[in-house]
Amino acid sequence: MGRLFFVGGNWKCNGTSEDVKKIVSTLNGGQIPSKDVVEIVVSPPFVFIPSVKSELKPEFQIAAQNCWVKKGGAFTGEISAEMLVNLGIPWVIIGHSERRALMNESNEFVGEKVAYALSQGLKVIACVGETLEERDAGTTMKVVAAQTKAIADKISSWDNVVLAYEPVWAIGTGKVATPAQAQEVHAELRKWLETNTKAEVAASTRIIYGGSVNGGNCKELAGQKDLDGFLVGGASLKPEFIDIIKAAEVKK
Ligand SMILES: O=C(CO)COP(=O)(O)O
Repeated sequence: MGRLFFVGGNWKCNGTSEDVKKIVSTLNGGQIPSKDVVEIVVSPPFVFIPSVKSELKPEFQIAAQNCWVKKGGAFTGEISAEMLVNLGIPWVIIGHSERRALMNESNEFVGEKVAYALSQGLKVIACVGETLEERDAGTTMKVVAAQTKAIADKISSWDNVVLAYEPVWAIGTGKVATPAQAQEVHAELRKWLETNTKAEVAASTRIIYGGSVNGGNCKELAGQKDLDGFLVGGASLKPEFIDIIKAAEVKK
């Protein structure tokens, strides 16, 4: 089965309720390809999720930006996977590099989180990616393989996982990976899945790219063989997010 193009918009810790209204109205007014061409997910900050969910067209699914590593309880400030399920939120982003770096989330912790979220019935956008120093040292594949292995070690099925390759040096910097750089890592990740999981997992798992994707560079990136979509930060807050969604048509 072909891999349905996937576009996620990660709003990060941005916006007021007024901003959110504007974004929702832009998205609702955009001409987007049909559901058999692209799967679209937007990820607002937790506090805005209920209003965005009720106001956005059903073509846009919702993802949380994080959730707690196990069952909820006495964990002040955390949001549990069960709560997301309770609110009918289908997706969660786990292991974003900002959380790995700023909240010290280790590979193992990320793997545990992915496994727990899946066990509760959530679908997961699992993020991996190397820093500039790691790339310069020639260790890109070693780093992303270790991050992917920590997830693979804890889960029994990749059916509900989208793997997001987000090189840290490309996030929020305007320095997008070249299509060839992205394709190289995506192909290596697919090979890693083939060797370490199953051929069917490698063939069916969507590997999406994130890091300074915008309306101008999305089409060429989307044309890469092993690139199955995007996780967009800054540009997902702007009207050009619609153009990025339309890049899915390149695969038709
Ligand atoms: O981190 C990202 C998406 O999760 C990418 O962010 P930018 O698109 O702003 O570089």
